[in-house]
Amino acid sequence: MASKIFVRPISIAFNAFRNYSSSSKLVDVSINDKTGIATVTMQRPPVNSLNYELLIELNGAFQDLGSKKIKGAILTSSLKTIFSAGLDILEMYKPKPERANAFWTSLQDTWITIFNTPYPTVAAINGHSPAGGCLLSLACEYRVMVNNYTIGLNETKLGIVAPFWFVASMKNTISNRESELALTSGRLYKTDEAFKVGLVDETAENKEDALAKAEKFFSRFDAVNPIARFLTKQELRGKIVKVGRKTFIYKIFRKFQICMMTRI
Ligand SMILES: CCCCCCCCCCC/C=C/C(=O)SCCNC(=O)CCNC(=O)[C@H](O)C(C)(C)COP(=O)(O)OP(=O)(O)OC[C@H]1O[C@@H](n2cnc3c(N)ncnc32)[C@H](O)[C@@H]1OP(=O)(O)O
Repeated sequence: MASKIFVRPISIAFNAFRNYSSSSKLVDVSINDKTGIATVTMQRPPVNSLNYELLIELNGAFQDLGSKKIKGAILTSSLKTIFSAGLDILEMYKPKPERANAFWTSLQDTWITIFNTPYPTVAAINGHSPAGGCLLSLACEYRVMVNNYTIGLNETKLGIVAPFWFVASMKNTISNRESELALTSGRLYKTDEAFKVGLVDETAENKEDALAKAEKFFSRFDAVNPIARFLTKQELRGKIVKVGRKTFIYKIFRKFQICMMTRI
């Protein structure tokens, strides 16, 4: 793992990004050749629910960007009122064990990839963002959210338990106290409420405004060494990833989830 971590920021310095654009069915990736900013757009109507295929494409998109010389990446949605509705409920309904295992692995891998990118990331949250949608935005370094939508980890309201790396992601963003209040009650915050507790960093009038504010965030790093920046990010986030990725508890938890899912 360590070699991967140290090789990436060096390799990106030798790769050009000019005129890059790629669009698969579920995720569109474009890089602005003037600004060097990549935009990763989820496009799985009606609600960008996270199924295995979308997660695989998302993970691939963010991984590929690691080999390009980009200034930063924005995660957003092509849908008018939804960022992401979270995990696809159908993935959790009577799945085959192999599919369930692949699904949970893809979810965790995608979270780790986005949480760990060598380049800066912003979620431009242009619609509702419950549960797994909120998790994706928490994996980014900065969140700009359009007014009058909702965001949060509402799992308890659905009668399910957020995995501890969902909780850790929330605690990495807002206080332990606020996380406890939010998670135990399954609270969905409106944009302005989310801003007040620091769950989102900025609010926006509309998607264009959100994208503009997201782009501005990257200029904070204009005078910062990208390798020093990435190693500092790892210093801050590494322990959370280690807990999420490696522990015995995680493996047990996943077995428990799959077991629960296959029995419903
Ligand atoms: C199952 C138990 C297993 C136990 C094992 C442990 C599990 C651990 C769980 C780990 C953590 C879970 C994380 C999650 O992300 S769970 C998913 C949580 N998501 C939600 O609560 C969001 C639900 N959706 C909504 O609130 C609204 O749909 C939304 C605000 C997003 C949009 O509202 P809108 O009014 O615009 O649209 P509709 O509600 O009419 O929806 C349109 C169609 O989309 C379908 N839909 C919505 N959400 C989902 C989803 N998450 N997965 C799949 N499909 C979804 C909805 O049914 C509509 O479909 P139809 O048009 O066909 O009716």
